[in-house]
Amino acid sequence: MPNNTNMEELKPRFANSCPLTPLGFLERASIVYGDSISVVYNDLSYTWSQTHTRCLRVASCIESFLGVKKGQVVSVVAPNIPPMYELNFAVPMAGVILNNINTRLNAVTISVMLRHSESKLVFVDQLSVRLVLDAVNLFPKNTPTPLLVLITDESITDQTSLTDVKDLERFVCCYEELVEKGSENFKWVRPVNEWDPIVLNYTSGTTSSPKGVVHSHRGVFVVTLDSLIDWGVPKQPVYLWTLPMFHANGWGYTWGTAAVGATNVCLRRFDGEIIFNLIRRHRVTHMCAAPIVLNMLSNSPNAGPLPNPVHVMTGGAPPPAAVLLRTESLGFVISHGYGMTEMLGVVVSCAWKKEWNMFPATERARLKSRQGVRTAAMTEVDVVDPNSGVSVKRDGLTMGEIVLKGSCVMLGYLKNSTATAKCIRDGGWFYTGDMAVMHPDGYLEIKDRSKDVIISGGENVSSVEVESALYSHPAVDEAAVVACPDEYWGETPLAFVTLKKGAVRVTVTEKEILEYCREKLAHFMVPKVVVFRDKLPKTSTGKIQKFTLKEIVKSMGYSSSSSSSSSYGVGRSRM
Ligand SMILES: Nc1ncnc2c1ncn2[C@@H]1O[C@H](COP(=O)(O)OP(=O)(O)OP(=O)(O)O)[C@@H](O)[C@H]1O
Repeated sequence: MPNNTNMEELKPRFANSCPLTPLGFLERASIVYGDSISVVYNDLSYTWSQTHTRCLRVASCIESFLGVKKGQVVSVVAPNIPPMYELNFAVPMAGVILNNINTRLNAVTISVMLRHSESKLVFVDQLSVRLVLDAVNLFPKNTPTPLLVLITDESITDQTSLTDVKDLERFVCCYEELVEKGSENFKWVRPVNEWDPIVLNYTSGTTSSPKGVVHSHRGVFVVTLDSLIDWGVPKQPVYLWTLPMFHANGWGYTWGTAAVGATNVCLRRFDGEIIFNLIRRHRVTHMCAAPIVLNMLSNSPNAGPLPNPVHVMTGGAPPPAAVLLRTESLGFVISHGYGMTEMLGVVVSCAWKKEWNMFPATERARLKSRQGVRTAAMTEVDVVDPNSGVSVKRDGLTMGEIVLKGSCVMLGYLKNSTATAKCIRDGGWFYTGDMAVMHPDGYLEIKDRSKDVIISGGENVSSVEVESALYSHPAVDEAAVVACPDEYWGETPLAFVTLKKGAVRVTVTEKEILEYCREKLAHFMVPKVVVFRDKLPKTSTGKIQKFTLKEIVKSMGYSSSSSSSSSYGVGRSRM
């Protein structure tokens, strides 16, 4: 055997170090699944071959016709409709950075985001025209404004949003004109370096103002494939787009569904009835949904037998065991993942063990409500004392902060090096600002966000645990527990509760709910007060806004001398 190359001389070469990027999934899908349905929306559908061509055409126009330069930012303000799916490929295929913006934000916030990102071009859904024009009108005089492209939607019955000629004159063209005009022979722009940025996503603003998170092609490639493996997504699933694509690119599944040749069932808006109808019509096999959506499904009058098992990945907020139990009893097969905008997708999940199947349903739900262990591609995950950085005991009791290491960690916050340095520490860990315990079996369980831990008489009260008890009460629809300043205890838990429709409120008194909590919780964890509300305030991504509830507590006359003590830890959310 020839023997002229030593081990140490074997180095990376061009052939094995091509920059990783998720964009290549689309080209492959057009070959493997070319004639299969890629996207379906009402009566409209495309094949993977058509989606590939449409994306190339739009990408070709972004530089040539619209003049956006490599590395600049292009925004999209649209719900889960086919152009939104396509733009997740077309924008970065043009060598520019994709910035999806939540359609539920107000004009002031969108205006701040467009200026902060220096976005050069915005694709605007026709129902967001007024919103985006108001946002652009808020730009200071003499500040350059982005070009606007209009996404029209013939399936909308009320077309009045498109009747103001003056508004329409502000748009350079319509999206479909780009599809017509563009070239399908366009050579899409591969990243020169896999660390080149691909997306800019703003956080939900649950704990502070939204921050602009930048991810690389490499990070997105890894989290996308990791998320498919972790969930066990097979080839050619039917994927229902209940999770907004503007929320961290639908946790990476915008690109992931191309890797497995899925059918993407798009929808503009949803409720329980729409979801059940689409599941039955398209025989949906997979969907992602925040716990609040699971709650909506389990309370839906349309809930009924499913035509086939529907696999649901839930995350984004702690799923109460009672909600998991109710949703699984309808036939949904739930997986539970934990992630954040700074990781793009799921990085910790409650990896299910076959042995657990023999446990009773309530025990299975309790186990599943734990966030779990790192996904295969993450390097390390730990729960540490936020001050010393030392791992907490694996006793399921000692609270610490979740820290992470791995390829999915963001490049950093745009124009905010202080915030980046606060969470990506020199020790090489990303500090999440989420407080958890580590169980003896190595599975972690979130107890709170560091800002929401309640410290009552020196004991840490997990608002998540109290909420979980409240969610198991048959009359409770939603629950959120926050700290209430207390002269003697420092803080005590205060519960905000909404009741299920039909539950007669007169018969569910505060006293009854408190008694119920006393049966389920240690004495110091039982809320001292229950406030009934018709609705709880939510962020634009559907998370309960605890800071607003804390303001309400203040306005109820509780003094706040000691409320600052509930900032536990020093991570991401303390900014
Ligand atoms: N499975 C889960 N269980 C409990 N909490 C979760 C889970 N998944 C996500 N979360 C919560 O959501 C957070 C990530 O949310 P996201 O990135 O949308 O923005 P945000 O953190 O809510 O907003 P901001 O950082 O602006 O306050 C996590 O840090 C965690 O607190």
